[in-house]
Amino acid sequence: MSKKVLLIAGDGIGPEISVEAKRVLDIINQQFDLGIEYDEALLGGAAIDATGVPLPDETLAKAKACDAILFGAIGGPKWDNIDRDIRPEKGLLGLRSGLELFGNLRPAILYPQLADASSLKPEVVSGLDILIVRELTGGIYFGEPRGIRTLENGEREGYNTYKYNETEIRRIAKVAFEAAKKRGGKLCSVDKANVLEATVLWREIVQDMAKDYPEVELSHMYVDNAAMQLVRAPKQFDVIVTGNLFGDILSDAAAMLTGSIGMLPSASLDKNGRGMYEPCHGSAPDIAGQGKANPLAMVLSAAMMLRYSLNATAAADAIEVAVGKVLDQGYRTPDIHTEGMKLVSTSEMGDALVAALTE
Ligand SMILES: NC(=O)c1ccc[n+]([C@@H]2O[C@H](COP(=O)([O-])OP(=O)(O)OC[C@H]3O[C@@H](n4cnc5c(N)ncnc54)[C@H](O)[C@@H]3O)[C@@H](O)[C@H]2O)c1
Ligand SMILES: CC(C)[C@H](C(=O)O)[C@@H](O)C(=O)O
Ligand SMILES: [Mg+2]
Repeated sequence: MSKKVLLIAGDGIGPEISVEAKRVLDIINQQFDLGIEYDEALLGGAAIDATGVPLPDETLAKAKACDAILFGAIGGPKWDNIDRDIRPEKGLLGLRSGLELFGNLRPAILYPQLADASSLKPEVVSGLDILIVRELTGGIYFGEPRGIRTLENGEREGYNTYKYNETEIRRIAKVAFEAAKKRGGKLCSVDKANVLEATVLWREIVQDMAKDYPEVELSHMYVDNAAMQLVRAPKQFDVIVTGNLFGDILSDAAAMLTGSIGMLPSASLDKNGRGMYEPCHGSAPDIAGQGKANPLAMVLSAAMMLRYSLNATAAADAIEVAVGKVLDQGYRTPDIHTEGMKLVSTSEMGDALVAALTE
């Protein structure tokens, strides 16, 4: 039976890493007879340039019609000064929200070959395997009212609203409890319940749900401490569940424990497990077009897509094994390069993956 994957390359390094992810998927598609068919769509800056809006109706319609979406990255300085309602990022947020992709899984796993590339000492990170479960369609990212207004004294004020309702908290907490049950049995809920009412409710609901998961050891931590603990002793964590903004920040910090943001994939799932798969990093304008981007976060996102949305576990395993193999062989893009290793470009990393999958 055929499966339809929507490819959205995006901006900056998005197209460069998408090419390599597609090369890998093409081989896997053949080897495992997956019947994947592709469609393509525009999002972000590329969509603004072509259509005037960051999320064209056609893209949303295609996204709703496919089995899974594989996405690169959007944004860049070219679109930084346009009307804030049509910025590239609005396109991505609109797609996440339009598809109700509330459950964002960001696994921070250290490949043992990259222990030297981690920002932390090898002994602090060896064996690291954390899952950050980030709420993706609510919180301060979407809360209304929001805007920039002029006050009576003529001064302008920017404002946003941080809120979470019970349904939103319960559904993301359920994703996290279920994940913790299948993994190491530990869940840490990260909030700012000492200050923010929205997270007082968050903590109360998560605590209440714990009675349905006696096998999961639940703890709570304030986000400032969590940021510190992540870089002090990250292996104390198994699954972290948190809101949209905190999850955004903590996952970039966690990325550096694995060696680079170029190593962190993600899955964004709806209530039926249908999803969009994308690296956690952005369009990296500082290195775009130079062959320096690490394609592995996107390749690993493709593996997550096979595992979670396309029911192709063996194919996902094969990609992850190939990533391990090219790292064993010493191939390193600049972001993960350490002394004695083979410095390669984005496409040479793709070549190495192709060789690992076919030889
Ligand atoms: N999901 C997304 O599409 C997404 C995510 C984050 C940021 N953005 C957008 O990307 C643009 C740039 O944002 P930023 O600079 O804050 O974050 P960024 O993640 O694009 O880059 C941060 C740093 O990490 C490096 N980096 C990122 N990905 C890399 C990779 N695969 N290989 C090697 N190095 C990599 C970059 O070179 C840069 O030095 C902004 O417009 C932002 O809104 C998009
Ligand atoms: C580009 C931006 C809207 C996005 C976010 O904040 O969610 C990004 O930083 C991410 O982590 O996916
Ligand atoms: Mg981010």
